[in-house]
Amino acid sequence: MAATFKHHPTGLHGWGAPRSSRNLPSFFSMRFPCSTRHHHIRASVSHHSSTEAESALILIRHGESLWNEKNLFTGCCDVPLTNRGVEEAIEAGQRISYIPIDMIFTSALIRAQMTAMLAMTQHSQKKVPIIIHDESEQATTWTQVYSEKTTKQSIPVITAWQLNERMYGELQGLNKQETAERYGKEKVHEWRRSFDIPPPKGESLEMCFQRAVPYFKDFIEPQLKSGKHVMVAAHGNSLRSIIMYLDGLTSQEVTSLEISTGIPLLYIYKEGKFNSRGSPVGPTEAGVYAYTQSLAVYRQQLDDMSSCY
Ligand SMILES: O=C(O)[C@@H](CO)OP(=O)(O)O
Repeated sequence: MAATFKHHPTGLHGWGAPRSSRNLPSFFSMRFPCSTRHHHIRASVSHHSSTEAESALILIRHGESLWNEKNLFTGCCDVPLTNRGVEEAIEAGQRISYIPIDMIFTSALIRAQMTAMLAMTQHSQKKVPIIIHDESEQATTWTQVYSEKTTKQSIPVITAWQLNERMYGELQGLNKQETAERYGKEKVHEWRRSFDIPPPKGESLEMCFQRAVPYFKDFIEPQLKSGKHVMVAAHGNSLRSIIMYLDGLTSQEVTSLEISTGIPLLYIYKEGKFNSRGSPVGPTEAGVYAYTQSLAVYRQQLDDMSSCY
């Protein structure tokens, strides 16, 4: 099947405003058109009415950080990846390289942002992820892109503190093993995995849920609903909260949910429901594209287009 590429006349197709305008990220006011090259793919994958939209949601916990390596409670401390974490992020990128991505949401923390950026270096779309700074009007003006062509080859990256790791209070920076020896294994396990018991002066999972899930519902879900494919790079506990919501887990069930570093998890959003598809194994895994007909079409079109590069 021959691929054809047409320029979208409005240059604005595909970047709708979120349902809620609260804390509107500045990129929504930017003129960020969809890709010319991938317009036909997007059209066939996601050009549905909002009720029919079928979109991919990739969740990824950051790769190993320097404090994961040292077994320290990290929470909101902004610690970068280790070499192994960098490798995990690159490998994760290979695993999702053929899953379409139109937008990226990350936490405000460098380990999640590094993971998203490194993963995108492997992506078959070859678009450039660009962080959209939302801190001031000047930041919006000074980061304006004036080339429509460049904009089309970009993926907006929205950073949000609501997706940060839970704030671990007085445990931040303490060694997990030593803390268990000091306070007892059970107590520390309760702080780490119970739903509603906060660590000293920190956030419980429930408190983390109360910021991460409303953000997901207000800003991420509307994008999926409009047919966009989204990657979310975040943390063990912010993702546990979001998965609790997506999978409808009870506060008891979530206590045994563990999320590995650097392992992407795929969900298909369709008709208001999230269907978990596990973790894509690799770029050659045909099964990923059997998940939905539109992803299979997307893969076929990518293959057809490869001769155009
Ligand atoms: O230290 C942390 O911030 C988190 C994630 O690494 O730890 P835990 O798995 O104990 O919630």
